[in-house]
Amino acid sequence: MATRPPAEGKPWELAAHPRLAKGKMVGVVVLDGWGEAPPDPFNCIHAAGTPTLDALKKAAPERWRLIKAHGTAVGLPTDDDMGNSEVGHNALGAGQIYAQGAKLVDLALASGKIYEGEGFKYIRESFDSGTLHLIGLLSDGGVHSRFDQLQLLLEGASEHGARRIRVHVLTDGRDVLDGSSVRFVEMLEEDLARLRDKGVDARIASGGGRMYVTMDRYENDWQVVKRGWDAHVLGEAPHKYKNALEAVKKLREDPKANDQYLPPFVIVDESGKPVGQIQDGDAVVTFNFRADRMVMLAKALEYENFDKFDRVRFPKIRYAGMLQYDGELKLPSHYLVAPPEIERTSGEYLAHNGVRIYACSETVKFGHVTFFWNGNRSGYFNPSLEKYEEIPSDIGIPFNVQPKMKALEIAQKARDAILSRKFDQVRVNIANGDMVGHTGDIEATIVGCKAADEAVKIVLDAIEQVGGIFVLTADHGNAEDMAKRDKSGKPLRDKDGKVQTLTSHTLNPVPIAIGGPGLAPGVRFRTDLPNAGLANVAATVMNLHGFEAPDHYEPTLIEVADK
Ligand SMILES: O=C(O)[C@H](O)COP(=O)(O)O
Ligand SMILES: [Mn+2]
Ligand SMILES: [Mn+2]
Repeated sequence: MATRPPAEGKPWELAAHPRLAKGKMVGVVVLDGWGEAPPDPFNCIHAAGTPTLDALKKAAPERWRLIKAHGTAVGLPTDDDMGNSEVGHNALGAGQIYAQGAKLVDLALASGKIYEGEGFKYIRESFDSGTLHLIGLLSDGGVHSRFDQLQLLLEGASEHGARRIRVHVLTDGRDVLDGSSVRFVEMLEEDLARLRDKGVDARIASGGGRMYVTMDRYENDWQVVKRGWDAHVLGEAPHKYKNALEAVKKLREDPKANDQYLPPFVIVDESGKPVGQIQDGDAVVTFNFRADRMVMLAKALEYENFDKFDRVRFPKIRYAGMLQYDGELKLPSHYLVAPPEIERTSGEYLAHNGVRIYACSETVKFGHVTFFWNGNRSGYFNPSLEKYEEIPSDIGIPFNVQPKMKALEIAQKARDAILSRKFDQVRVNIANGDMVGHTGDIEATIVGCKAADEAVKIVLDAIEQVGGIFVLTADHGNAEDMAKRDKSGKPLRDKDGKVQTLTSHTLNPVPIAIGGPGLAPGVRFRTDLPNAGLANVAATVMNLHGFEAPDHYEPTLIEVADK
């Protein structure tokens, strides 16, 4: 993997591009969860019909191509790892490929360095008299967490002195198949039984479905985190069970239940007392490596002053994240593995070069085009040049109920920003392919994809009016394949003959298209970069703003042919 060192000490000034003019308005549209796959009834993008996007491909084949959005191309451990929003937007914005959280945690666990770091030493202080609590997503999706990393951490923590361990499990069904929670809980129970054989008092203490309990993001709905707090910290939940396997199986009996939305539960002993409330003197580790869905819980666990919900009790704990989730906020202040230091992102370069930037999405993706885009940094590089606007997402309903989401509102905001001529770059994320795709509802995903295509049209029409340029791409696949498949590509069926729904992202490449009246004649995609990926987009966008990209960036996708 071409992990490049940060270009410390390099100037911020970008050289002028020899052939491309400055001052064109560049619209950057990221379609979230929008990969390329053959036509098929489970390809919701194809089924939706996307006239705007289809026209781009047809009209200018030299300005349309596919790029990689998964695996080592975006800094993940292997090419079997599907892409995700964090690594995708990091690569799009940074123009460089960094070893990402998943990989850094693998390395720290394999070398044992994780146990020598400040974060582990800090929590270890509690092991003699307190309990070690591990909270996170029970999954091998590799997006937020990985089960094998949890297994290694359990083993390592017990070898390094943890005598009492409680695991608080969030069931997935979003990055992995729905229903797999049962198997993950079974496997975890086997591991915990092995630890008990070795004299460690280790148990699952609480849990719930990730989308309903604990793992909200971008402050969309604090009630989600509150449910988690009540279950994990206070030991309070509407459902109480003697063990987690029973909990997950029973809660899934409701015909409407799924792993993503399981209600919160608490494990209790014979006398009905919770087995693992978080108490003064305990240690807590949130074992997700990915930031967005852990930041809110981290705030609740760490901040003395906190007014998002009534915590009832704020135990004095030693808390560490698997990673530091927000480098600007230094949150959490203790962590087991240092996060990738994503430096010299395109947003920072462009801000130094006077480019005025507008970024917008709805809440559930707002941090993607701001925080992730800017290398996991909150806030502006230069507030006088940048404006970030968030459109509140619908809360409390699954996105298959409102599959159009805020696509049109985002597009209208982008249109207004473009027509205002106050910005040189207008950047948006349109969420439907991904957020509706994760529900596994094919009909709704088709509606969502149609809405995304309509939103793109609004943005392109505005770009047309101001003589601008567009760059349209995606961060990873999702909606283009909603079926779990065998190696030959045939959909897999369950025991009742029903095709197994794929709610997760995919390994597929994503399209990128450029165009618009401001694009100089002769600009086309190079043909010498067949393996290009998302990290090549930043240099491309810089060129379209009239600048050469820095040397340490992945190469631009475009060239200017003499015509
Ligand atoms: O957090 C999520 O919603 C999923 O695990 C991954 O989706 P995203 O990477 O598109 O956010
Ligand atoms: Mn995404
Ligand atoms: Mn997603």
